[in-house]
Parts: sequence; structure tokens; C-alpha cells
Amino acid sequence: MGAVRGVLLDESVLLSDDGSGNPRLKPGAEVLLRRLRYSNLRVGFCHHEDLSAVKAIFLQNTARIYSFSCVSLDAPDAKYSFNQLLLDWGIARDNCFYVTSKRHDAFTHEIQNQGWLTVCVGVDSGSVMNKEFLFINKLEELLITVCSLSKKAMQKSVVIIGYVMKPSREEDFAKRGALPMYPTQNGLIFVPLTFEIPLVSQLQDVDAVLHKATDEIVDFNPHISTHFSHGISFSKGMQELERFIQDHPECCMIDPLNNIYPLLDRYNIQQLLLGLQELNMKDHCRLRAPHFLKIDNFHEPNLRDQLSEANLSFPIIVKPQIACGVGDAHSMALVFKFEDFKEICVPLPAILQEYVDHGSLIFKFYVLGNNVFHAVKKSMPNASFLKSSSEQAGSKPIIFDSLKSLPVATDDQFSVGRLQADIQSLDVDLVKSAANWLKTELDLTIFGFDVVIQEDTGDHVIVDLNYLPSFKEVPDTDAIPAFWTAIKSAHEARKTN
Ligand SMILES: Nc1ncnc2c1ncn2[C@@H]1O[C@H](COP(=O)(O)OP(=O)(O)OP(=O)(O)O)[C@@H](O)[C@H]1O
Ligand SMILES: O=P(O)(O)O[C@H]1[C@H](O)[C@@H](O)[C@H](OP(=O)(O)O)[C@@H](OP(=O)(O)O)[C@H]1O
Ligand SMILES: [Mg+2]
Ligand SMILES: [Mg+2]
Repeated sequence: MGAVRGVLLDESVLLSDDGSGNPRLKPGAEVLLRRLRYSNLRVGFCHHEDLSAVKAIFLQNTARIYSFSCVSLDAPDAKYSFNQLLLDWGIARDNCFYVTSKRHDAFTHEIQNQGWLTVCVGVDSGSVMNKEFLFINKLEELLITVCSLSKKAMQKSVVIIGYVMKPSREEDFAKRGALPMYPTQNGLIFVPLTFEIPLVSQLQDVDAVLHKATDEIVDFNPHISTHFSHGISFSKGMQELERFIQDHPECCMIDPLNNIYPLLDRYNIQQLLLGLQELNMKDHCRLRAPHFLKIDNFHEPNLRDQLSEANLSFPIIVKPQIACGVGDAHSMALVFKFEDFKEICVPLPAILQEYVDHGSLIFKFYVLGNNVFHAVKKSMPNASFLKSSSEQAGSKPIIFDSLKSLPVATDDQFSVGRLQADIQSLDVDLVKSAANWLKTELDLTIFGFDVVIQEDTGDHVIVDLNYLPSFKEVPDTDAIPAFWTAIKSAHEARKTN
């Protein structure tokens, strides 16, 4: 038997009704189907003829939504349709999981005799004669059960990556084929970790954990401690995961929490980026960090002097010190004069950053292990454009959210001719040297950073660093294999450390 390739779900696992006969999906079923949809496993539903017509139609419609098969077990040609399903799927029966919640079902025993792996969900193992079945209590256990069996069947030639990230991010990655539950070409199987069931039971077969821990931040209080990361509170599930990893160092984190903390703090990022000056090479543009100043409030008596000492002049972009993970981590402002500071409500403590005129183009760089990709994106326009639009509003500061309402250049502020010139002005080798330097400094597997090119000097200024970004601008054909290679290498490297 090889890795599990197909999963056939009996309607008893998926359907309940609302008491008045109207069918609906059982709790946990919708999440399961969403995850199976992009799992690279073949998935089908099945039901007996005695299923009510309304439920049978609901099941067929649900299968259609997810592009899954749906077969009737008692149809005159049932055996045919079952075997036909296997032929259509192009897989052997012993690579298939049949999942049911039926206690006594002649069909279940027959299909098990035909060599299918059978999983009973929510069925007391004592009530079923055949002990060959696998028994799980909750639907949430199914995926880790499938993946663990695949690993066992593949004689450990696969590595199971358990992952934690917010649903929207998981969906984005899964749709790109990045999180398959069937082994990748380099032997990775991805399984979502759920906090709905004890982590210990899930992690015993997991070889490495990929997490976007910042998706599990539930609060940030900068006043709790002078140590920035002490102000960060993670979800109970993330805390349980952290405790497990402390007790089980053999299960590796891609990447350890301590390695991502610096990227939660824009002050840390600025201090780290000061090291870029060591990379500057003769006959190359200058690579640098923006001038910056960290402030705890806008009423500091000698703020003007501090601005001048930090080599900061207006306009100044104001960003929260907390870089991600909380709702207002991306609430920013572009301030044109000193008096405007009292007008803005950027969360404190904040980082004041030199606003770099960069011709409305930003270069997003992504480091995936030893691969470095970059993409060009439209960005905020030069200050003169923003100031004029702001002057019409009485030169008020421009308040925005960088993820939701970034004041990107309008077409007339952005000329395509410039686009060619600007793209050619990017010193890729210089920035790749920065990428390699950052990888060493940060000891991270996957991270991104934003580069703007200052118009009058050509300085390459890194204005942002992010952990586990979506690298959505990079073609999947390049990004996804690199994503898998990076994770595999990180697991191997951390395993040997
Ligand atoms: N110092 C700067 N000078 C000029 N433009 C800047 C500067 N900093 C940021 N920007 C512009 O604002 C955008 C958002 O800034 P930044 O990337 O720091 O925000 P963020 O919330 O960290 O975004 P994300 O993490 O989603 O990339 C940048 O993509 C760029 O267009
Ligand atoms: O949502 P928080 O934890 O505040 O952090 C953001 C990051 O700072 C951004 O870098 C992410 O955007 P990209 O994944 O496109 O880089 C962004 O990804 P998203 O736009 O897919 O949500 C977020 O992860
Ligand atoms: Mg950014
Ligand atoms: Mg960022």
C-alpha cells in the first residue's frame, strides 16, 4: 500500500438534519470539505438508496460545489460504480479510505474485505466486530489520520508538516496547491493542525510545524513590559503548541517563535536594517534603511530636536511599532508638518520613518529558503502628489491602512515610461546580497521585504520586513516548488542541529 490517494465519505459522516428533515452538513464537515478540496487527494461521497431523496440531492449538490464524485452504493451497478470510481480515480483500492459513521453496515464489512481502509467516525470500537477498522471520535481527527497512515505506508520516506495559519491564508496557499495531503515531489505531506482536539494526539506523527504565529496573536499591550515581545499574547492553542515544542524538541518549528519575534516589532526591524550599510559595494547604488525615530507619544517636549537628530524631515510616514498580527498594525499616516502629529491616531508606540520619493513603484522581495524572488507593485506616489491632494483637504495628514486603503498612485501620477526606467534602476544583485544577509541574520525560512528606490539618489531603501508573506505576486510554478524545497531543507537543517 502506498500513500492514501482517495477518500470516500459516506453520507453518515457528513449529513445531519435540522430536526425537520432538512439536510445540512454536520459540525466540522464544511471545514473538512474545504481542506479536502485542495488536498490533491481524490474525494467522493457515497450513500445507500435508502437515503431520503432530499438528502441525496443535497449530497449530490454539495459534491458538485467541491467538484467531488458522488456514487450510490445500491444502484443496480453499485459494484460497477464503485470500481468505476476507482478506475476514474486511477488508484488502487488499498490507497483508498472509506469513511463512515454507520455502526453495523454489511457494505462497510464488504468494502473492507475488498481491501479498502475503513475509518469509523464517532462509532464505539467495541460495537464493531471487525477490529481492522480505524476508529476516530471526531471528524477533526480524519486528516491527521489519513496523513499518518500515508507516512506509515511510505516507510517514513515522507515528512509530515503540520501547519497553523488563519483560514483565509490557508485557503490562499491551498488554492495554489501549496498544502497537499498527498506527498509532494520532495516527500512532504501537509496537514492542518486544529485546536479543536488535543494537539498532542496530532503532533505525535508530525515532523515539523509551519506556523504564521502572528495569525494567533490575540492581544498586544506595549505597557506590560519594556521587552516588546512580552506584550504579545497568543491564543490558547498557540500557547499549547509552544509548550508542546518546549517538551518535544524533536518536533521542529519552521521557524522557532524566537526567530519571528524581531519581525513583529518595527523598531527591531529598523535597528536590524542599520546593518545593511556593511553590504554596500563600490560602483553600486547605496542600500540602506530609512531614517527613523521611535516615539512613545507625540507630546515629547524635545520631539523637534529628536527629529532633527534622526535626520528626519517632512513628510514623515508614521507606522505602529507592532508590525502585524493585530487589527491596527497597518494603521498609518503620512504627515506633512509638525503640527499634524496631534491630528493622527496611529497606535503608540510608533515608528516615524523618512518618506522616500520612489516614483510609485515598490519591489517586493521574497526569500524562500535559498531562492529569492521579486515582484514589482504599484506603490504610494511621490510626496508632492500626496501633498497637493492633501492641500486640497487643507494639507491634513493622510490617514490609511496599508493593507486596506493604501493611497496608491493614480494613473496620471504614474507614467508607464517611468515604469521601464525604474525597473531597470533596480540593482538586483545588491538586493539579493541583502536577502542573503537578512536570511543569516534572521535565521528564517520564508520572509519578505519591501524595497523602494529613492528618486534623486538611487538609494535602495528597505522599508518593511514580513514573516511568511503570501508571495502571491510570484508565479505558482516558481514559488510552490521553492516553498516545498525551503521547508524540506529547514526541517533537515533543524533536525540535525
Ligand atoms: N518609508 C517609506 N517611504 C515611502 N513609501 C513607503 C515607506 N514605507 C512604506 N511605504 C509605502 O507604504 C506601503 C505600506 O508600508 P509597509 O510595507 O511598511 O506596511 P505593512 O503594513 O508592513 O505592509 P505589508 O506588511 O502588508 O507589506 C509600502 O508598500 C509602500 O508603498
Ligand atoms: O495580517 P497581519 O498579521 O497583520 O500581517 C500581514 C503582513 O504584514 C503582510 O505582509 C501580509 O501581506 P503579504 O502576505 O501580501 O506580504 C498580510 O497577509 P494578508 O494580506 O494575506 O493578510 C498579513 O499577513
Ligand atoms: Mg510592506
Ligand atoms: Mg509589513
